[in-house]
Amino acid sequence: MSEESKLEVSKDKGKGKAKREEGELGAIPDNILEQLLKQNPGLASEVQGLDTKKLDELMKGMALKDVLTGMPAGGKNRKDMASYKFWNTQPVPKFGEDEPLPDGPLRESDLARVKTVGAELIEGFEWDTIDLTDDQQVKEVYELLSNHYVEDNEAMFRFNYSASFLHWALKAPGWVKNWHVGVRITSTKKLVAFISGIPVTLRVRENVLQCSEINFLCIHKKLRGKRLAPVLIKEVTRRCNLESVWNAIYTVGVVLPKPISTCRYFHRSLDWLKLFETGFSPLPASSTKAKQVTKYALPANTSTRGLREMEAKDLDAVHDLFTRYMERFDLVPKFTVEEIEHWLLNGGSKYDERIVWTYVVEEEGKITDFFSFYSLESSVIGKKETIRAVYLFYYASETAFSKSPDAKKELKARLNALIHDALILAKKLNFDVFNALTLLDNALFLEEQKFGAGDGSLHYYLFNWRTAAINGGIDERKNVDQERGSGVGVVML
Ligand SMILES: CCCCCCCCCCCCCC(=O)SCCNC(=O)CCNC(=O)[C@H](O)C(C)(C)COP(=O)(O)OP(=O)(O)OC[C@H]1O[C@@H](n2cnc3c(N)ncnc32)[C@H](O)[C@@H]1OP(=O)(O)O
Repeated sequence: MSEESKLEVSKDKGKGKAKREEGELGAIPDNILEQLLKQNPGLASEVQGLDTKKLDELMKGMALKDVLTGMPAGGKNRKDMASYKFWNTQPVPKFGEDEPLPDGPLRESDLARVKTVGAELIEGFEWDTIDLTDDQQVKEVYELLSNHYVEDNEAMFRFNYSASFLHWALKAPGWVKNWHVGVRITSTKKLVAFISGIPVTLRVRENVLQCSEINFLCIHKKLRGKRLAPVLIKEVTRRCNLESVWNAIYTVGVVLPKPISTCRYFHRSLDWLKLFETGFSPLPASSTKAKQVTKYALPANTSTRGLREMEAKDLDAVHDLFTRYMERFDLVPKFTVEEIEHWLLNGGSKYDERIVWTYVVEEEGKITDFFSFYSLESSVIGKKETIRAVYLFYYASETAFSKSPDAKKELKARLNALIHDALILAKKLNFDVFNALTLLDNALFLEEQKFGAGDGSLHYYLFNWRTAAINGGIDERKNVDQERGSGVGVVML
């Protein structure tokens, strides 16, 4: 995964900062300065005399930093195809192959050719299937991830997926035990690597695919750079193929061959002071702490009439609204009622710790809207503190089906009202920051609701499926693209 919040591992640390010395504006390459000023002409007067640290702060959260640190297809950060030694051998679209071919698989599926045992690991390591009905094994996965999973570029924050979160995320309806793959040290049985899949039915434009959703690929820091990741990926592929699943969806912060879409992370401060004190948010040069706190203040109460928490009795109505709303996007999960229950309700009281909150709007006995968000902490590395983040999950509104000539305006107004209430609810629940990507209809409210652009991009990939690129809700400069919006309707955890 990516991001300053959903922390991006991939960024080339040195790139944006190379050869600049403290206090020396002159040392900043001219082209970079030029781009900075082009994006923010108002900075021209302020930029005089800024030291490097301040400039860095200004750049944080701006598209420019992304230009410097990591780019999707076509960007400087991309390796040439030949150097993707592993990905070159996989059924994924290649860079440079942009001719409009029909949508379809890239490799023939043949169950008879799928190996019945995994490839041998190097001596001293062994495969294991992690049993997530056993709390002890969930704890082992938790410990591996909490120490070795995705960090930000500066190694300040690391995702801290809780054991409750892992129960919820990895035991979705139809989950397959064999798709929870671990590597252990033979002598000590210590878990040192993990990758997971869960089943999901996806619609990619007009095709419906039985896929696995791959996530939580993690290798112990001491075993990095040893080409173990390709071995894990091939093993989970084999295990999916054994269930006659030939396609997968996954999201990664790094550029691999070849993203079908790229979304950008946005962050809305709920407790700005805490975010500042933990180093998550900078103090913009033109602001003060007090101004920042005022900027992000929220009312005490929500204002949408009929808003309440979702209950089991709402399942059919929410499923129906969700299904219709999602028809408007190109890449979407096709959820059953049982899956809606799992994803929107079961992250509630079922676990030690609550993961997901879902609210509906009921007007005259009819569910007209719903929205949900899930909780995912990041640890502040080397400290006891955590950043309590929520991520916008699925939502839908009947307003999307308005026949009025002002339909888009109406949807925009409705979503702004709903998300404003979501922010208030998350604040009441004591969360520090509300994160969202530029997918779904988010482009219609991110800026208005004071979400700021993050450092990270999240690239969406499909395994063994070719389709044309899908809008990720950002333009060429990675700014929110309200006009075109996004075709991405899958929210990955
Ligand atoms: C039909 C079913 C199909 C199922 C499978 C579908 C595909 C699923 C794909 C997986 C979706 C995962 C979704 C998530 O969970 S994204 C989250 C990934 N996890 C982290 O970022 C946690 C911290 N980092 C690590 O644990 C390691 O650095 C990882 C494990 C990421 C790489 O370990 P390491 O650093 O020790 O590298 P290596 O020497 O073993 O291997 C180097 C090769 O691996 C390629 N690489 C590097 N990072 C990734 C990455 N995130 N996805 C895919 N490939 C990646 C790299 O380009 C190179 O290949 P090539 O450039 O030579 O070609």
